[in-house]
Amino acid sequence: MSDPVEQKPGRREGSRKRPAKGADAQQRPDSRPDSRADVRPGPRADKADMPRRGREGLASRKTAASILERVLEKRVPLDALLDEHHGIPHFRDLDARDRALVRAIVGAVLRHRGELEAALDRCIEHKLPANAEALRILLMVGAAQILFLDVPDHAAVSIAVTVAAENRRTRDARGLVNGVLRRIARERELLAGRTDAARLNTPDWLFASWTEAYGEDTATAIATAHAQQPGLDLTPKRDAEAVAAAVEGVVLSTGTVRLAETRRVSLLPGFAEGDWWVQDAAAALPARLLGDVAGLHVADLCAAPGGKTAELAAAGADVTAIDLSENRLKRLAQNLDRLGLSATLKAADVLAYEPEAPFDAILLDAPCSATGTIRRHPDVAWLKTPEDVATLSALQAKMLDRVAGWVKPGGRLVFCTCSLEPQEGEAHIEPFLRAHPEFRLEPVLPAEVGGLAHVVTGSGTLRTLPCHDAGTANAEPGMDGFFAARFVRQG
Ligand SMILES: C[S@@+](CC[C@H](N)C(=O)[O-])C[C@H]1O[C@@H](n2cnc3c(N)ncnc32)[C@H](O)[C@@H]1O
Repeated sequence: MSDPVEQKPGRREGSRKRPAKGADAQQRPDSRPDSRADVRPGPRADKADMPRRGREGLASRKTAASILERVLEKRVPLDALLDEHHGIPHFRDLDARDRALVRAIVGAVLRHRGELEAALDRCIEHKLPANAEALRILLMVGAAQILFLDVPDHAAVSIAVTVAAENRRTRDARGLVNGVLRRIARERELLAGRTDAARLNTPDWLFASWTEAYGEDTATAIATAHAQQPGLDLTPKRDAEAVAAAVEGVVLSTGTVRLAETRRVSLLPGFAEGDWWVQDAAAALPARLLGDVAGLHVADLCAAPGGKTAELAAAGADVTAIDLSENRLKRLAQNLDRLGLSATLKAADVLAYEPEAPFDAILLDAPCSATGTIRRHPDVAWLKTPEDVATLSALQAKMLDRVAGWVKPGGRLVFCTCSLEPQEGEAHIEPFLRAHPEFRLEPVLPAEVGGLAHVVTGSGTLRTLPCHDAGTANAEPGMDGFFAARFVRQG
């Protein structure tokens, strides 16, 4: 699950690189190949994206390759590696501009992995040996810069060759790196802009799952949305219009403030004052489904890092926030502190916890595969497996079953996950209602979610998709994939 409270700065790497060198040179008179600068400012680049010259350009590419090896081979989540304070030392030691470049390269490789693999398959004449993963990742790092980032081809190629030369696993393949990347640059027209790009960039099992659940056109639209790095969504504590004016964002119909570009969160106006927190527009919806919570004792289960706890507390609820992870609860406490909000925090396992008294309302944001957050976390597509979905689905069912008895008669229970997989959403409803006839499903009304009728299903559950319109014509579309169902305990 993404951290809805703090978002790292980064670069929007989803836009495709210029279609042709000639056209690009015309648009940007300053884009002459320059051996000193290895990233040229593109339409979405800013100064923070331009790394230092020389060996520092080398360090960012080496770090990007090493991070990608850890993600793709050792299955380490990207957030753990890219943290400015706790990430891998090579990353932390870079300056802000180089870190931005690393993020851009890693993001481009993960979002366009299928296209890059296809480009390599086309341009590598002989099959690489099975143990050539380091070489393949190095080639993807180079190819991503050529095809998807505003890096001059000559810089992408020459730095890749130098990186290859400095690694004993790739040293002997310097010539191949040079030849393959040059060919990719020459054949960019054939390699970029493929009509099957979205399909190629999505693991088969995920595409099959979305096709079965939503149909092939919607599955393609979801996969297409994943190619773009989303902007920044803020949940305002009080006055959305004032926050939007201060940060130069747009207020969505749901009340979220959207900025077109990801920015350094702690430098935005209102951060220190606690006027808002970072939370995707879709993630802000489930807590709303509890209705008017002012004065109610609400349990926020699986609460950290606290995006929904903050919403409930800001709405006047007396919140008990429970999470298994003490570390994540510490972050929740820091976040509430900045926001000037409070809640009772308990580090506990929902499957073992015994509340002293039932709650007026419960929000259960259960642990899930997080496939609804691939836009913001492109590594999720490559880290999660169908087995994870099955295991998490079983855990979610257990949690739902356990917490049912904690709701007072007449009270609401909202269950949600940030997964696109029906096993982690829709599939829970029938078994839960069968096992707990004291509950009924209370349909969500479009008016409760900013008038977004398209995110309310026929049975009255909430289902947002990455390709969904966020409800305001003058803001970028899209939102994370979320599922939520609202139950009421009768009598
Ligand atoms: C989807 S995230 C929660 C996001 C949070 N609700 C928010 O809006 O910021 C899931 C959380 O479940 C917690 N968790 C996982 N298993 C748990 C368990 N058995 N009991 C309590 N919390 C658990 C994890 O530590 C994680 O913080």
